[in-house]
Amino acid sequence: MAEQKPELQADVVVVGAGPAGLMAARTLTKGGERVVVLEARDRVGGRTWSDTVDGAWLEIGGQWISPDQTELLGLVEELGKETYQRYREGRSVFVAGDGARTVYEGADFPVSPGTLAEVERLTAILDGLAAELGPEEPWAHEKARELDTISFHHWLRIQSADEDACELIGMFIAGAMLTKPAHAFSALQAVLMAASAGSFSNLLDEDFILDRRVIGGMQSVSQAMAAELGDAVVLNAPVRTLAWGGDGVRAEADGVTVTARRAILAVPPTLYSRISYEPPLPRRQHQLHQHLSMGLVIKVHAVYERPFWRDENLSGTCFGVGQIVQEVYDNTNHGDERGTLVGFVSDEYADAMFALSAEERKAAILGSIAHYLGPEALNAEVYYESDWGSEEWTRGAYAASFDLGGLSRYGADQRTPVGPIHFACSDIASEGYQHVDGALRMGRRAAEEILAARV
Ligand SMILES: Cc1cc2nc3c(=O)[nH]c(=O)nc-3n(C[C@H](O)[C@H](O)[C@H](O)COP(=O)(O)OP(=O)(O)OC[C@H]3O[C@@H](n4cnc5c(N)ncnc54)[C@H](O)[C@@H]3O)c2cc1C
Repeated sequence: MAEQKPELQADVVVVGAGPAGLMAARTLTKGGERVVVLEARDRVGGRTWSDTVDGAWLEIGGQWISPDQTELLGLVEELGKETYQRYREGRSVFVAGDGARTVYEGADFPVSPGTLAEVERLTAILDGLAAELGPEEPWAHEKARELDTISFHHWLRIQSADEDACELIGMFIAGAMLTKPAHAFSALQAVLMAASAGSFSNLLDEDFILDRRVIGGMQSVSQAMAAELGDAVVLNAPVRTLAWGGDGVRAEADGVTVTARRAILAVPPTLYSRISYEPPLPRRQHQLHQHLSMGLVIKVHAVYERPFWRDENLSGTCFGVGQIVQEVYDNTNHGDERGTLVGFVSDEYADAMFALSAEERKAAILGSIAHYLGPEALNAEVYYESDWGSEEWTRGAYAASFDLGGLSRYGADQRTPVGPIHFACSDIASEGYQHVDGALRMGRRAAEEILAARV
């Protein structure tokens, strides 16, 4: 006879044990609700994952915290964890579109005075729009539709005839944040990205946006929340079906069934359709979810015997237009003798790299890093590529964003509950959008909605 699946009862079932789901569960538990968290993977943390690879401890997923990410900073402190600053002493390296390499100091890119003035002018325009539209509901602003029906690429070129300035500004939202080409998302989506980080100027300032790391790793934040929840977190339990109605939900996962009053879907919106709904979700959600897609980025880790770049008074911070690796940073771990560099290969550059064999890809990527920091970069002791696009329960990186026109058309509905089903994820956040901080904010918000609805 087939073995019966265990059947659990809860007030709320949370689908996904990433930062959003765990924060939701934590908030609900503190509010007196009985919670079960169902997680597809054999670990918690979702897109945060700290692990040892070939003897090197790496942050495979999300890691940095900026000073405005107060939800995350507050939680880190509450959990008794410490943070440390990214290494940033010394000069940076810039590689222009023609391949010319410049070592520079300070915040200004080493471009012509005319281009620099255009970069500053475009930054001021974007800062103004970010402040005007704000991160909470940019779709509601009178300029929303206009900004959402033009690609960021073309919008930039309408603002400025300086191609170098457009490329540079585009890179800081396209390759560096949404990890999609600038022609694939709207100017409104770019404004949301800037507004969610406080301003576009903040996105340009690596000392702000990539400020601190957690000692022990970003995943340890999720692990600490899961430890508080104990047996309420069930691993290896992908939810396949969610039956829902007026009297609650029934989540069918591999190995377990949970019946609850409400559910929180704390998975990336691009994965909602991996679950069958009985009855199906409404038409509006079916449409909305199809207008979101994940970006693509390879996070490359290269570990060296020592941080050799520091000998030349280089910080390890590098930017390049039209380069395979568009950003490089010193990612040396707290208290580590070895030096670690992290580099990012985004969107179409990632496609091109994945078309190569593993050996060819490694040679091309390390070659690109060596163009910034010299031939010693070729001699990595440990080399690892975080490939979230291949992960069944993520399918891209860093996060999901709307296609052209999608944000103004559907944004207002993305957080609206459907019957007893609530939504929480960094990818539908306002402040901290696409970041751990936003995931925590969304987790707390969904939990508070449920607590407030109690009679
Ligand atoms: C390479 C990389 C670098 C990043 N860098 C940074 C950074 O420096 N700073 C920063 O703040 N953020 C960064 N991020 C983004 C950050 O990691 C995410 O914003 C954050 O993890 C999102 O949390 P979440 O809980 O919303 O979703 P996730 O972390 O994706 O968690 C969702 C969980 O749901 C589970 N799940 C999915 N489907 C199901 C199902 N059907 N049933 C059960 N469980 C399911 C998944 O396994 C996962 O555990 C980075 C992300 C990546 C990939």
